[in-house]
Amino acid sequence: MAGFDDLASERSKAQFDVEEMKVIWAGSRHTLEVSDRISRLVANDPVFRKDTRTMLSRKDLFKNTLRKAAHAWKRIIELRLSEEEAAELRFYVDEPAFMDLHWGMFIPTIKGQGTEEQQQKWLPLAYKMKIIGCYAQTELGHGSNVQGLETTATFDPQTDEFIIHSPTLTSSKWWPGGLGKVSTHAVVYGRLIIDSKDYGVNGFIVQLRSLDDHLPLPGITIGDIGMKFGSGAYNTMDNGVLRFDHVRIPRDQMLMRVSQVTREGKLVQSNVPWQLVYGTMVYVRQKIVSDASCALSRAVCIATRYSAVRRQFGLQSNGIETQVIDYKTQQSRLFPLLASAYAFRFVGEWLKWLYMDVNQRLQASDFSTLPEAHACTAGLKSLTTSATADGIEECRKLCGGHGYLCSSGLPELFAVYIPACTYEGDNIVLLLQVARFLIKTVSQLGSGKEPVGTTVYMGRVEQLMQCHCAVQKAEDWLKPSVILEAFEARSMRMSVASAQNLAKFDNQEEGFLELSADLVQAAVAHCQLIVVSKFIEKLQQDIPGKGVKGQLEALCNIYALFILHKHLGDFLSTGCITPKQASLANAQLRSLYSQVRPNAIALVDAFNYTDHYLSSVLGRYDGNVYPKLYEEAWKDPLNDSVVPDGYQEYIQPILKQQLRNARL
Ligand SMILES: CCCCCCCCCCCCCCCCCCCCCCCCCC(=O)SCCNC(=O)CCNC(=O)[C@H](O)C(C)(C)COP(=O)(O)OP(=O)(O)OC[C@H]1O[C@@H](n2cnc3c(N)ncnc32)[C@H](O)[C@@H]1OP(=O)(O)O
Ligand SMILES: Cc1cc2nc3c(=O)[nH]c(=O)nc-3n(C[C@H](O)[C@H](O)[C@H](O)COP(=O)(O)OP(=O)(O)OC[C@H]3O[C@@H](n4cnc5c(N)ncnc54)[C@H](O)[C@@H]3O)c2cc1C
Repeated sequence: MAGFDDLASERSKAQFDVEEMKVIWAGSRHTLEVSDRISRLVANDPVFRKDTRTMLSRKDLFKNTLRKAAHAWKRIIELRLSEEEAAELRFYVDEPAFMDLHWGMFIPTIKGQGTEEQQQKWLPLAYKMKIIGCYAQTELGHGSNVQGLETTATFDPQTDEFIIHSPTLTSSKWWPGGLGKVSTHAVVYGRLIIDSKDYGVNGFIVQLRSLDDHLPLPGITIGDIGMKFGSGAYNTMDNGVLRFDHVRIPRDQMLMRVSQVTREGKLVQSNVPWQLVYGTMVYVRQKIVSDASCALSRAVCIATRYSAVRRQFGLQSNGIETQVIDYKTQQSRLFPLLASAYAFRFVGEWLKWLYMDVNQRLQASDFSTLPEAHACTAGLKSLTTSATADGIEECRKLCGGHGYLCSSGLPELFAVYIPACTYEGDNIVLLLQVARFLIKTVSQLGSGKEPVGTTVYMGRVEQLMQCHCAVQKAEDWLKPSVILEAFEARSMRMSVASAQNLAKFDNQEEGFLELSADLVQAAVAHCQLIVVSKFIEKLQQDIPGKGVKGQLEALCNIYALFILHKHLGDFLSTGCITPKQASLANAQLRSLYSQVRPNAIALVDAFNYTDHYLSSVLGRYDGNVYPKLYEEAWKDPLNDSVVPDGYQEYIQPILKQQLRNARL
């Protein structure tokens, strides 16, 4: 049978130790063990089946998600799963639900923005899920512009309460996940008003529904905002709308780590920077970067396995056609995505470390690294989610016609993933934040303030503005120092050029708007440099296992040279490389593809995904694609009857009509 033999023979060609690569991908032997165990637990539990998800009506889909969430919670308690294991369980259940916002945003917001007392009061309730919370920031009229939110929280000194109100239609909360049908509580962001004075946006804990009968509390209007893109996909989530009509909450339900309102109605600022009100977004953006590698690797795993099973043209002497993975065009589209999945994995690992470091510093009142953490999380969230969304769609095309079937797993993966380019900050808006950070860094060069962290390279501005790439032959592009210098020089020159152009404007804000398209490109260049440099740093660590390091080096070079090839205009126009060096990079890239080719299946096996998680007939581990595709088609509800419903009303009359006309 084609698929079985093809994948088995591919696996036998691997030139590296797949088991050791699994450890590298997972992050540690311990993480691999947890992930492996939990993925099997989910795969073997019938409640977590998802094969009919794209065919369910919204109501059935949502109820099924509630059932899965309740079952997941029950299993977490029964099996006494740790936080790490519970998070893995959520990952493998593979269904967006209110739990994500409760654990991923509501709880972190109380932790990050609540005082000690507030944490003591609310966190035990939230951890035991005696209350379920969501994150209600975005409104109908404003999402990106958080300072433009219109919901008001007016202090009433008579009763020691805040009055939460939606003064306009556009102030209706709109989008929060988990809000529509489930959450009992929300962190609501609104304008703090004291004595008619507006003190800007702050977070407030508001109870939305009764804990007895789940009905909305007086003054609260609440519902789901409707069907979203694709079948199944993000429709398992109850993204909601919420309006307040003068709803009163006690004063101590304003999150008061950043600023406090006293009983007398005085606003007291603590030593914490006000930007901490945006803190949850930094946390979630970091999570989203880690998740990007999961979504991309999943699509790549499907497309790679199928590309080894699928044969078209090129009949060989043994009577078999060519595996499509052997076409150079297929390789040049697929292997950069494989390399990107690994690159995003490692940059996500690093970002997790950076976030933990910033968090520890914040606990100790050291706020110095917050701006860089904001720039890195914003920029990398934007870069990785855009590339992943495009990558999933490319994987669908790499699978030809069958990729368009829901049973390939790719349409739903695409539909569920693409909002990541918008939520937690629109990707362009986030790149503009990075650009502001870069311009600020460039403007401070020479002022005695040394650039730190990911901008350290900017301290070598003079060298990077003048250096010439040393590449003379294709293999020179394999040297990490050569790649790094080219990426650093490109980013430096683009940031400096933007800063110089900006300086020509009398009004900096006007200049920023006018030059924003260039500024976004400079931000992309900086973020790509971070990804490349973190991959290179990873390779400097001790990497055990036969051939593992060699494969990772090839993937790192593919990622870097593919980006160089894609953004050749930047590298050439800034004079970082010559046209000759560009064509040498391309030649090197081709040879790297040949190096990866025999290892491609093993490199996707290293993700250690179960067939349940992949939920793709094309990506099956055993490669048994055709019989299963055939079997799958018959399961469609349309095939329940041979003659379809509607035949007598709609098909037969047409046929009869034609008959009459023909007789005339
Ligand atoms: C069934 C299964 C069951 C299983 C059960 C299992 C059970 C158990 C399970 C257990 C485990 C489950 C786990 C699940 C986890 C899941 C994860 C979560 C997934 C969530 C999904 C995601 C959902 C999506 C949620 C959302 O979507 S939520 C909404 C997000 N919304 C946005 O993202 C708005 C963007 N807009 C802005 O972020 C700003 O508005 C703007 C543009 C910056 C302008 O900001 P503005 O202040 O106007 O102006 P600037 O001047 O630019 O900034 C002013 C100054 O502040 C600075 N600064 C701006 N920012 C920041 C910032 N952050 N931080 C620091 N500084 C900042 C800036 O540098 C400047 O500094 P300076 O230069 O002054 O020094
Ligand atoms: C699936 C999903 C789940 C969500 N979950 C939540 C949630 O749980 N809680 C919550 O509070 N919110 C949630 N959101 C809302 C989300 O955070 C916002 O939609 C997001 O921040 C983008 O804001 P916006 O919709 O206002 O886009 P807009 O800002 O209106 O963007 C529209 C266009 O304008 C451009 N644009 C905007 N500003 C600028 C600028 N300054 N310069 C250049 N271009 C600009 C953008 O690039 C974009 O092309 C969710 C959204 C989605 C899609």
